Amino acid sequence: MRISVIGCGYLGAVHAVCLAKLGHDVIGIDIDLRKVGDLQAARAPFFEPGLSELLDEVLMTGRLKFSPSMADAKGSDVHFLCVGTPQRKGDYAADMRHVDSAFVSLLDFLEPGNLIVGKSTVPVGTAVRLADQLSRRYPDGLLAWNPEFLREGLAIQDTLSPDRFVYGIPEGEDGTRAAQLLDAVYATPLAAGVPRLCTNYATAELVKAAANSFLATKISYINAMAEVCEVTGADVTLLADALGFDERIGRKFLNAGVGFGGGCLPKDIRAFMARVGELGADQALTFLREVDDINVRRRFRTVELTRTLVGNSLLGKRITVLGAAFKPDSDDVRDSPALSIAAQLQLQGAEVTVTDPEAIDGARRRFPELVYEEDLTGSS
Ligand SMILES: NC(=O)C1=CN([C@@H]2O[C@H](COP(=O)(O)OP(=O)(O)OC[C@H]3O[C@@H](n4cnc5c(N)ncnc54)[C@H](O)[C@@H]3O)[C@@H](O)[C@H]2O)C=CC1
Ligand SMILES: O=C(O)[C@H]1O[C@H](OP(=O)(O)OP(=O)(O)OC[C@H]2O[C@@H](n3ccc(=O)[nH]c3=O)[C@H](O)[C@@H]2O)[C@H](O)[C@@H](O)[C@@H]1O
Repeated sequence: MRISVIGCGYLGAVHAVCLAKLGHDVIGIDIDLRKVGDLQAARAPFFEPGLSELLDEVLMTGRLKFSPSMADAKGSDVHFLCVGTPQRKGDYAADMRHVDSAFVSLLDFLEPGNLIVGKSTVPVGTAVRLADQLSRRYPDGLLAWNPEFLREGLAIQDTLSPDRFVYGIPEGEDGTRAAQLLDAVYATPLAAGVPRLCTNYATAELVKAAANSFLATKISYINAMAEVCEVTGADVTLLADALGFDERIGRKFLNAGVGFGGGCLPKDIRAFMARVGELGADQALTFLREVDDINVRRRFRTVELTRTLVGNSLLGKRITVLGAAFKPDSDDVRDSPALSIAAQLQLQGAEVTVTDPEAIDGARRRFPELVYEEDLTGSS
């Protein structure tokens, strides 16, 4: 199939490369000229294990191209929207400007029967709104919402072999046609047994918000237990191990620590609260405020513990922070707990050095006031 992928960031670049690996003809489009240049030159614009190699492999087949121009989406049968939905400045809601502007500019290049597929994480109600806009311009235009569940660091494996596909589709004939097109896109993983669920738009959008909220809640739950362990002398790791043997609970996402960060869980739980508040059901999600608060407390607690460990004053203490990214196997420093802790330590007078195998450039752009070392030689 001929496919366009609009937005080639952490999600879209991997999606484009993987769809080409599955045998499709793919054009990746991004307004960021540096990203497009890198991708065209077979350089992954960010660190993701296996991405450079796969990019190189599929570019050689000629099935994958990149462009800064939306006009190059013309001629594709299916268009995936993979642009960012960051937290809006000054409040909790999702900033929908990128989705809206990419969608509007794509409309100029659609052809009859084309399918637009939303992959970005969006507030519930977005797909209905965009479908309405689409139908006013193209009565036979199709729109589906197919949320993405990949984890950075495991993005290729999660894209080629996800736990499930969710298709948010309209009722009737249009829904059937949209599902058929998506089935053709994902024919290989579907044939390998990946389950697929067809839902209405709202359910598909909510599956994504609910999944990330559940994961965030699990992490904050164990971090709350860590607070209790601290005052009781219990061991939170053994507690998590013991809980994890219960199959109803499971051990995954029960690692206590500095809390969750990244470009998704923190902003997604906030956007979920904001959207549900707009819909008048804010009480349903008040627990997510606590999940967020517990998470933010971890960063302060880490600073406090460090201060206690070094004799109750951070002034002039030399501290190395190992890892700037929000998690291993990624260079993503968006809302990184490590960097926020490093910055707080420095503010309280410590001489902080940060090191990371992949994330130093991004970290330096966000926190230029911190000191960075490529390796540990010279630090203590
Ligand atoms: N990063 C991840 O692991 C996952 C992200 N998501 C969701 O996917 C969406 C994208 O996230 P990321 O890839 O992390 O963001 P990102 O910020 O890395 O990438 C977004 C890309 O879209 C491009 N863009 C913005 N406006 C555009 C336009 N009008 N036309 C073409 N390109 C445009 C930007 O230049 C950027 O390269 C978000 O909604 C996120 O919540 C969902 C699952 C996993
Ligand atoms: O919507 C998204 O973008 C993605 O968000 C998360 O993926 P990701 O942010 O890449 O990373 P995770 O592995 O979920 O880790 C998130 C954060 O939680 C932390 N974490 C994770 C697990 C744990 O037990 N404890 C813990 O503190 C990690 O260190 C990291 O800071 C979800 O796991 C993906 O399913 C989802 O697609």
